[in-house]
Amino acid sequence: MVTSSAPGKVYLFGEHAVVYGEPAVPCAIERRARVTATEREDGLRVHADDLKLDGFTVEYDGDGDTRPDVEAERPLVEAAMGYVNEAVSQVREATGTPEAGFEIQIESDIPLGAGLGSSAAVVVAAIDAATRELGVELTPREIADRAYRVESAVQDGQASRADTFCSAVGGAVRVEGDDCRTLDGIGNLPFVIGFDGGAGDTGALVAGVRRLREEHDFAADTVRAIGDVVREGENVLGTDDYESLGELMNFNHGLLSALGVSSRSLDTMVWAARDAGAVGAKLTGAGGGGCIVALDEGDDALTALKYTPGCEDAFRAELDTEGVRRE
Ligand SMILES: Nc1ncnc2c1ncn2[C@@H]1O[C@H](COP(=O)(O)OP(=O)(O)O)[C@@H](O)[C@H]1O
Ligand SMILES: C[C@@](O)(CCOP(=O)(O)O)CC(=O)O
Repeated sequence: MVTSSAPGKVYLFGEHAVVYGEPAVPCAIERRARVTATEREDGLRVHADDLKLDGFTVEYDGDGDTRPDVEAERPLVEAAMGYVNEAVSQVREATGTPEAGFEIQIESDIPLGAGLGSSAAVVVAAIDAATRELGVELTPREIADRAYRVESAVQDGQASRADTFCSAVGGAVRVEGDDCRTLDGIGNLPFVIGFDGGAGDTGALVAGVRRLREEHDFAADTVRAIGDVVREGENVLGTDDYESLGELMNFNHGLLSALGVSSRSLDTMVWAARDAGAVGAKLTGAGGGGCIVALDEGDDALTALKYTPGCEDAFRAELDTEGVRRE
């Protein structure tokens, strides 16, 4: 039995545009998914107690035909099964054991579909735990690569390497197409997160941006402008010029909003944080609902978010310099 964990992340800059080859800067945060893998005779059994709406345990065989008998939103269960099934396929390929079976237990501190990279963290931790269980140790980069293939398969080819690379290696990273790097010397950024209790449908939101981009030149320009914001942001990162960083985050949020991926509750939290003195605030991840990330060295944005109607949870998030690890 092996337990591994991997962090979630916030996007300082660049979500959505990264899907079209622009650079992005995600940062790992100290909220983790933990996956325990135990080898078994055959098939796959998955327990994901925290994947609950009404609370359930998913148990199914790995052939993808057997649906778990649970009371929960079907797409959520099917997506969860898809991620774990594909992760196990990658493990079988990486270890040369096409018949390997596993008992997989998932626990996660990362809200689902809220822009904090829950699926990437689960997939990265699952690949690490299950390969180690079979006596094979992959490097974080190898895990990132296999986790990316999982996300691509489940999300119909619509995924960037950003979430999975960030979760596997930790810290602040820069991703542009297949070029994935760690950014050194960033220090701790004063992240505050606001969560509206909801989730966005990543696939649908990505498809919406794709359609806009194909239909309108100004939408394609907006995607490119996000890339420009990221490039400018990179020059400021690593300095303590939070004002400029915050201004660029605000700009990034406006561009994402123009692409239709914000929501009333995300905008409300963004403004609550700014009004309270955050130097910048933006949605993080796919959008539609879920989380915003603000930059504030003091406590005012955090306090304001806690009292903002529609904000279900607000917390500080430390940059997590560690990626995937064995527990
Ligand atoms: N603890 C978990 N157990 C099982 N599956 C999970 C868990 N956390 C996340 N997932 C899967 O990941 C999906 C959310 O991933 P995604 O849509 O990429 O959103 P995000 O990356 O914003 O969290 C969930 O719907 C579920 O299928
Ligand atoms: C919208 C996108 O850029 C980020 C999605 O982030 P998340 O899964 O919502 O944490 C998609 C991607 O990069 O694969």
